[in-house]
Amino acid sequence: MDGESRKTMQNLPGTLPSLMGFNKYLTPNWIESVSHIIKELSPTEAKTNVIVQMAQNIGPDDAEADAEIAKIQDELVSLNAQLKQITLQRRQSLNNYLDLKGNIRVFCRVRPFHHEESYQSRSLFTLDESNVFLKVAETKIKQYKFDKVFNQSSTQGDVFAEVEPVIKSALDGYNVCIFAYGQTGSGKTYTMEGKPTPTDLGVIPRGIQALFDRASENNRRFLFTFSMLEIYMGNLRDLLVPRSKTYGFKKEPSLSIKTNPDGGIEIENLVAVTVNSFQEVKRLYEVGTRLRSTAYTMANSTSSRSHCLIRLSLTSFDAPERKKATNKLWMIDLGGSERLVKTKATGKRLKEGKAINLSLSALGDVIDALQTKKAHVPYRNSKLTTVLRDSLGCDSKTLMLVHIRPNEDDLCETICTLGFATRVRSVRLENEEPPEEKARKEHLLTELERKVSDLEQDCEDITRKIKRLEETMEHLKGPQSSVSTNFVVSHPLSEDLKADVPKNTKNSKNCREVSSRLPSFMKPTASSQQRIGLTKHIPVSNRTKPPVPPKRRPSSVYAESVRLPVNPTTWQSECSSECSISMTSDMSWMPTVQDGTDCSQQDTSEYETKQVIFSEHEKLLPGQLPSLVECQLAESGKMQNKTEEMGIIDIDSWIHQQIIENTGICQRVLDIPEAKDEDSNLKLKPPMQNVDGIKQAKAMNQLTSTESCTPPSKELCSNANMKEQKNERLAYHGSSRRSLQETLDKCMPGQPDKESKIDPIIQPEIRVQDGKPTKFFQALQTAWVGALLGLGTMSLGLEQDFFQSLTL
Ligand SMILES: Nc1ncnc2c1ncn2[C@@H]1O[C@H](COP(=O)(O)OP(=O)(O)OP(=O)(O)O)[C@@H](O)[C@H]1O
Repeated sequence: MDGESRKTMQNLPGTLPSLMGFNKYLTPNWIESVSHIIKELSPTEAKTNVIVQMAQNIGPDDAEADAEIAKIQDELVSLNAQLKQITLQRRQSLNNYLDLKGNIRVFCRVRPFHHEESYQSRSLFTLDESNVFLKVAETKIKQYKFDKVFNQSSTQGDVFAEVEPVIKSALDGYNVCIFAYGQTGSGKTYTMEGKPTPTDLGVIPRGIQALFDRASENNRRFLFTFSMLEIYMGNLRDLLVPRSKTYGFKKEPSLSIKTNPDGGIEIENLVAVTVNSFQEVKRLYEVGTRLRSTAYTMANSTSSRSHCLIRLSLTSFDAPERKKATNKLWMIDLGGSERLVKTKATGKRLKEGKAINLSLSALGDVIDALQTKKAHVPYRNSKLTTVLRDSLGCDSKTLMLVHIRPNEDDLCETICTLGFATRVRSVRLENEEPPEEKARKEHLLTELERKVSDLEQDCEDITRKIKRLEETMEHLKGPQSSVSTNFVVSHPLSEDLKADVPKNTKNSKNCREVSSRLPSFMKPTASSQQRIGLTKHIPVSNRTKPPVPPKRRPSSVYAESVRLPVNPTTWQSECSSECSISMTSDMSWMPTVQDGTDCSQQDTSEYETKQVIFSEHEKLLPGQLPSLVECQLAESGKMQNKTEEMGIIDIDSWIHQQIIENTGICQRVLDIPEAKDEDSNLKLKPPMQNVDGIKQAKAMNQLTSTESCTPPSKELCSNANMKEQKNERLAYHGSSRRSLQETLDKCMPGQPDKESKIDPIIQPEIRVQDGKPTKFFQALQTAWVGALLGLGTMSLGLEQDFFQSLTL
């Protein structure tokens, strides 16, 4: 048998369960023959035996199938317990590793010379793995010690390799802060954000990608929410709240910092959008970045005039091994530290520079106090440190990426930057360890690193086993459960095929997929949901997608509809350098012509830290978490409660809100010929031939007229009117999102179109909508029959009725 044929035959085990949907058409002879082939092909594989048994048991004998399911369930329980145990060990080892390395670590990165600099400048540094030697005078060289030094030729990958363990610990429930510190133009944004080319991607995209990848491998259900804010002139400003024309410069909901009884920090009114994939985060990030306050300065043409904070919150109620049920990963691009004398700043630029320097100095004080274990840590001295209070110190992990420019001209700035770095890692510098101690530590670190890696491998193996058993169980239950089974027959996603999927296509694995892999016995059934009152509490990440409108519009219409909210002209027109927004002393919104900062503000005038009393059910400490199965049963409700109480918006609502914000966009979204609508003043008319389009257009008109001036805030989410109309909106924008995703993916070099490649649920839908399911199915059936006929004839000498039954 040639390789190709053998491969087809080897895929039979994977294909057989899919055929269960057709069991009423199968004859006993057919089943026996196929079972025989499978046994012949891979007699050793346990999974194959299960499938063979399944095949042989097709028919009325459900009792055996039930017994098989019960067996798999037992095995799953045991594997889950094993996974939990190993995950705990891995977390402990990783934590020991990070503790040993230091919970506050400082790295240094030296930017390469720019083209225009390289001719006139000479470098004053010599560097090694963990030292910067700076020539401060002809005869004087000063040494600065770091946990790691990245030289001019270090790549983004090199930097991320060192950052990754810290990001991993966010999945273990630890709060994490990653800062980029340095003089203006020293490469902070480059390190954090990078450039769009795959090799130039910075810590933020790589980190988020890694989190989603690992979360999906983890077999745990996570709720991720994304927020983006900046601290400009000492005030907090939500970067996910658009400033649209219809918004009319109204005062946005003010952000205030609150402390919960457990010492956790909450930012009231901050938009938190649930995200399920890297692509979703990317889109939000792009929107937020456009609203950031930047301006031309002598030192950098697009200098950041604020601190930009990205927060990814992770919640998981079914992972008791995590440190906390909810934790945060902060990734912060700090404003450029600069001596105002050097920048020759005046007026507003001077004030901005002062504000940045003040908060940087407060940050230095806090880290210094933590390092030196001072009794009092001055968190309240700046907004930056107040916001990060629960993520700096204690068990949190902090990484400071200090950046320096290579030129001689910047010597003074460089000395200041290195001075800051020295201060934040002062303790360990003072208590220099003896060489033996150092060697012992190095050895321990290597050991721990190896242990973590082994345990990670074990986790992956067990997770894979769990996945396989879950699939088998799904298949055993399959025929009763899903309509799509009929189409899955054409997608035998064998292990071979899965292995061929490149690693980066894991992007599209998301929370939904993770949850769908959970054994269904762990999920509440519809009736049990009703019984325990969970019907209204399906977690955001688990909500059933609204149905795609039955008749799809041309893709260009959809693509445009969702590209518009992030259209540079739309956004930049609100924040352009000619007309920026400033806040008067009473903090009301007033459009005024400013001196070139792309910014606006949204904040309370003075920050205040409030004590919030949380209801009892919210105070879920890790130790008090119920058992795994109980957790999973109750999780839906908790997630929903959490999302509601935290004012979390799901991404569909958020995107919808961005479109609704601008009436003009709505008109273009629908791409509908103009005509007077009876029900509203807006001119929208759906195409006559599309009844669904008419309904949608009406719904959109109503929405537009009622909501066009409403911000996407917490209040908005709880608005009863909104809730009533939500299904209609989501039905419309659910499909828009998909098209946007496709459009964005096409624009993204190196980002494969994952949804269309690996989402077997969507593919059948598309086929049905194309009106060609029968044709498609017939083609596949012919191919399948042909292949088997050929193979059977070649080598297996099968009975005639085997072939007859295949032609059914
Ligand atoms: N390691 C690097 N390799 C290549 N180019 C770099 C590197 N670091 C910085 N750059 C380039 O230097 C320029 C300035 O960098 P960047 O904007 O990241 O500085 P910054 O510190 O964020 O400045 P600011 O504080 O004013 O926002 C950019 O054009 C960036 O692409």
